[in-house]
Amino acid sequence: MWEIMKILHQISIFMTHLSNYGNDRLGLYTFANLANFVKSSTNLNLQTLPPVQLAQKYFELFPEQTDPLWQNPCDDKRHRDIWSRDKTCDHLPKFLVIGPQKTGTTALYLFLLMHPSIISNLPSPKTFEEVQFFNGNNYHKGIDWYMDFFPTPSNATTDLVFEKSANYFHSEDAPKRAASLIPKAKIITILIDPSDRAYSWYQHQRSHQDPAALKFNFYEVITSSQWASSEIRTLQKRCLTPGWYAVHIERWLAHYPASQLLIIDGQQLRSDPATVMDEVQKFLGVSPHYNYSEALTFDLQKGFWCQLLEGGKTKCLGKSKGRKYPPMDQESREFLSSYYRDHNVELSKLLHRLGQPLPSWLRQELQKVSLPFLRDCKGVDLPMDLVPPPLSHLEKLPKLKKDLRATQILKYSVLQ
Ligand SMILES: Nc1ncnc2c1ncn2[C@@H]1O[C@H](COP(=O)(O)OS(=O)(=O)O)[C@@H](OP(=O)(O)O)[C@H]1O
Repeated sequence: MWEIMKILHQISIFMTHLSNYGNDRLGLYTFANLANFVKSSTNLNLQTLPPVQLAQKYFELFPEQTDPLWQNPCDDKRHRDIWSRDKTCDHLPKFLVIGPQKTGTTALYLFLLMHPSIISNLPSPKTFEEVQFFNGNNYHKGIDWYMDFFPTPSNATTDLVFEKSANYFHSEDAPKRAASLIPKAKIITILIDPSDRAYSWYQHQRSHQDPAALKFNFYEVITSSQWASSEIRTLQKRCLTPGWYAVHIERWLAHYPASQLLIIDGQQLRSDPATVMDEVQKFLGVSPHYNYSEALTFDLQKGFWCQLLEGGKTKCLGKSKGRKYPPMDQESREFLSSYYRDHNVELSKLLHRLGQPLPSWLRQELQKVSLPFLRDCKGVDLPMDLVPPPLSHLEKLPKLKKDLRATQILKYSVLQ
């Protein structure tokens, strides 16, 4: 029951909950008594509307509140105590694999599932193994919707529930939303050369019959101008922007401490997954220690590391992971090296600040920085929002809070 009361041209809105998590009726009781008091002791005219109209009125007055930010109901002991008995705090993930897409996130997902104490979400009918809660409209379905994806762990203290949604990485909203709901969660990201990631995404879209990917070659897509059709520009954006690694990681670091973030070298995950999985286990603090050297085997036919099953059989990822396609053409490779140059420099500084080693692909890219023959991406008439900001400008940015700086970088590239 919601009521609107006008006092001296101001609108006061009293909201009561028909029931809350604990079926606590104190709100209703207080509200009914307050309304009785106002009716009997003043000349004020109390008005009400049916709930949906009242909600519309409310959001007209407070449009900023149409975008909620869910907090963890388990954080406050008073709330936990009144929570109904069929709700549990164990249905929230302890860690997230955030992507970006095409870096090996499904391989990591499969390997994690092999661990006896690691449990993933239940599959989504629409997005399969990914829940995709924090990045898009699913977020508005609320935390009960999200928590229903997680099974109750058999041992809540030692088992680790997780989810991987590879498009959280470059989402503007996901870091803020995730940190509000699961601030103690650990975050895992995987990085490969952003040029290879872009090409893999293009090939992914081709095999999903994206008309732009079928009609235009990779170079045409990544170098399209602002006058290109919207379908080609959408594809171009999905190829290019997730690879602005430093910008996206800074956004996560504005909401999570660096100690909760693990950055995996995707090339190493592909070539030496057992070593990476040891690092992941250490980071997660999971027990028992699982021996991935014995549990994984290189499958010659697939050309990738796979799970070793009993009897020597292997369980590999399906055809959509590790696709066969021709290597990237030299022209595109050079364009992308130039395009990502400043972002890669920023990434190397970021990794240095975090005390993390540089992956080999990044070292190679940094060596190219001064090469005169690199095709200069700035000569290409890219759409405004895809022009990478020059490094000199990043240096001049005021020392803002980390998240603001990241936003500033994005804004700059939009304005340029
Ligand atoms: N073990 C193993 N098996 C299969 N594939 C592997 C493996 N390790 C890494 N990779 C690389 O993972 C790439 C797909 O990445 P994602 O799983 O993140 O893609 S997706 O965003 O979920 O669609 C996929 O990209 P493509 O080669 O372009 O298909 C692989 O190169």
